[in-house]
Amino acid sequence: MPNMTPKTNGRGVQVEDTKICVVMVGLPARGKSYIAQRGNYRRNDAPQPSADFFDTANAEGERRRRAAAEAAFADMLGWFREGGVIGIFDATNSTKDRRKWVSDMCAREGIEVLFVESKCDNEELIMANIRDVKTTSPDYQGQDPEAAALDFRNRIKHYEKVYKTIDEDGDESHYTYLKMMDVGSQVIINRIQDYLQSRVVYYLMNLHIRPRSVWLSRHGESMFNLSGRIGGDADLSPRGHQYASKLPELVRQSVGDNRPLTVWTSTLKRTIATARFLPENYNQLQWKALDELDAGVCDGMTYQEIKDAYPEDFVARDEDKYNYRYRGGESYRDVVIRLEPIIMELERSEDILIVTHQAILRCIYAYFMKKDQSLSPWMNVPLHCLIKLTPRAYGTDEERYQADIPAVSTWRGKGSTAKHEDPIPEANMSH
Ligand SMILES: O=P(O)(O)OC[C@H]1O[C@@](CO)(OP(=O)(O)O)[C@@H](O)[C@@H]1O
Repeated sequence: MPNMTPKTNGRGVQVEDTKICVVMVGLPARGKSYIAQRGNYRRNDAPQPSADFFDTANAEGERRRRAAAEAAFADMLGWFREGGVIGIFDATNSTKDRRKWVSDMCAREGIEVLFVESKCDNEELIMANIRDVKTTSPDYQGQDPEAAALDFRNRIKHYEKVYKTIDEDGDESHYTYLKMMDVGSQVIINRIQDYLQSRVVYYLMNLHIRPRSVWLSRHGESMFNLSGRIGGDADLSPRGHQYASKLPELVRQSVGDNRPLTVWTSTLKRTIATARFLPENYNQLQWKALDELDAGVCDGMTYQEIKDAYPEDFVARDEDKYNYRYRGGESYRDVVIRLEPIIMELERSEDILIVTHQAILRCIYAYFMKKDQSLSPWMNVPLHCLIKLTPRAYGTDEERYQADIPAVSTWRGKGSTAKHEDPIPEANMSH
């Protein structure tokens, strides 16, 4: 008889029911938005507010900030009710009152609160953050960078008047929190109580805000790509080999000469062969976790063969491609879970080039571009194209470098079995 006892976190709450609101705390220019990369409710309401808006003595500013916080919060509650598990509330939340308000509101809804405070008194780091990040913020779009930096310094002064760090010994000592000093040089964690909270803390401790980019490429066209077969461990096609020879030049164009990269491939021949001409001073690492989605019994088949042999599976996969698990294989959801160590390592690392597979790149791309993972299985990630992603505080910048070497399209539309089709236009594919 299977064990039907629900899993609990030791406090009688089913683990599956755990919902966490991550509440950012800290003065502006401490990297909070970089960490959270979420929440622009206040920005919707006051698209380009001046420093006055943040003046705590300005009653109208305070009213609008409060209204924006409430709107953001209400929206987040709606999202939790629809099944969301982790929400991020990105604001300064710099007073005890505001934190108590969030804490009480969440308690009422059965949502756990994890405060994440980013403390930084290092003037150099603060100024670097203002220059690098804030002048590219939507608040300052189209404004003179010097004026923007000045306005921002004034904005911080308003917050400094009321800012209170989380009180470790007094009436906030019961909160669950993570306090980061000077961008992670010291970290205090308090009352981390369950599995999900510990995963979030682990993730946050891996984040850094040093500038870096991640380059993504599929392997060169493979013999299986040519014949429309999925999975397998095929060699590169002649055009795939051409791409491998061209990749060092594409990378040099994008990265420059003096910036060594670390290269990650899967353990499959087609990715290793694609990376083989990259400079010798690039460290190369093979990850099993980067291997292509396991198609189980369908490995090595064409889509037409799958449709003939497993018609119901073929339809079921198109109906819910994210959750459909191949017989004896994997679903996209499984892939996202197995990519967790890759994502953690990516967050800890600086410049990395990843040469991997269509399904894997869809998941990694969706992670960085904040796309809905459940839609990622339908994205078009073309062959013979290098993608550069640069995470910033307000989103991720993307550049693409085409190798100009023809390749088949492996993108397949819903219901179709065709192996080469025109992909849907870029604008529609990635959300
Ligand atoms: O999830 P779908 O859209 O079927 O795409 C995944 C497929 O992409 C392919 C190509 O069709 O990746 P890859 O080029 O790495 O071989 C298949 O091996 C893999 O099964």
